[in-house]
Amino acid sequence: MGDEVEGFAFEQSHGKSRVRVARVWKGQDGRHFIVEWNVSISLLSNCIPAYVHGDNSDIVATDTMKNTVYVKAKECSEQLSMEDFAIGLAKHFTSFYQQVTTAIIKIVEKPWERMYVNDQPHQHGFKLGSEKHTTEVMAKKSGALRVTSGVEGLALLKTTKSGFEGFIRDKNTILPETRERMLATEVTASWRYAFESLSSIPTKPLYFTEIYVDVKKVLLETFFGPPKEGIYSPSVQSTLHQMAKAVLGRFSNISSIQLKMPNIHFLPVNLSSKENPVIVKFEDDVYLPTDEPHGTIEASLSRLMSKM
Ligand SMILES: O=c1[nH]c(=O)c2[nH]c(=O)[nH]c2[nH]1
Repeated sequence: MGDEVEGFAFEQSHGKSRVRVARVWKGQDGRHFIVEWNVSISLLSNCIPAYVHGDNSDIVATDTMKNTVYVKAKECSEQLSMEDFAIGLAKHFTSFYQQVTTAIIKIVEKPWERMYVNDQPHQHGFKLGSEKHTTEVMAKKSGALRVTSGVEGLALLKTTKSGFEGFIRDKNTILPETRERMLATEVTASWRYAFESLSSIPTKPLYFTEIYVDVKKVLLETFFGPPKEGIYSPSVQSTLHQMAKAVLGRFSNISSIQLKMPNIHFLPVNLSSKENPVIVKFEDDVYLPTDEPHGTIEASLSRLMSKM
């Protein structure tokens, strides 16, 4: 929030970052469930006296914010989505403290997945998966709300059905045109829900968790295409756009989506020496995997009518 203080423009917020909490629920059949969350809280309120006069009387201590995460986790007697947990926390801070006008809660989930032993789900065993579910909730005292969810670290690769042709060629261009290459990326996605107030949030338990699983499925199916034949990608840009469009096409309650898809290069290996001009000839088989430098391809797609 912007203010004028002693002739200067002044913006401030305070919060607690990287509060780690794990919550276990035990079903009646003896099956356990666990989530592990890394929670960051940011509160907007008029704390200018603290900055200017050393007067802390309007400050919610960040230590109190941290404790509130554990108190709210304890209060959740039923398993819930991290979006609902973030909404509950944000609602607490904006309604409990007269001073707080806006709360922004971010959560990143550690991807514990149920372990399978002999093809059977283990009652209380979990192993760490790869990509992470993320969320950001912004709530105002008025009840106005913005919920974004996402995924990060979703590493994908296909060994064919990718090419890159027809790009600008000039004196600095050496990249050959191709219709046959590896395509590898690590998707970071975030999508915004159309709900704009606390009262419009669906009450179905694990509603947001189910959508997270389904959005990921749509992203993956669009990236890879059908299992046997796949789908040709003329560029990361084109595939990214197809993925974003598929999500907006499938989920009417998502108003926009942002995708970041670095182009992670696998370089063809050709080895030669003066004596032996062909030690290894690249035939779409031996690659040098790299992580830098990488292409940076990012875009967002929004419904035209959505209020941003
Ligand atoms: O899919 C791609 N998009 C690019 O913008 C680009 N640039 C490049 O060198 N290779 C690729 N590949």
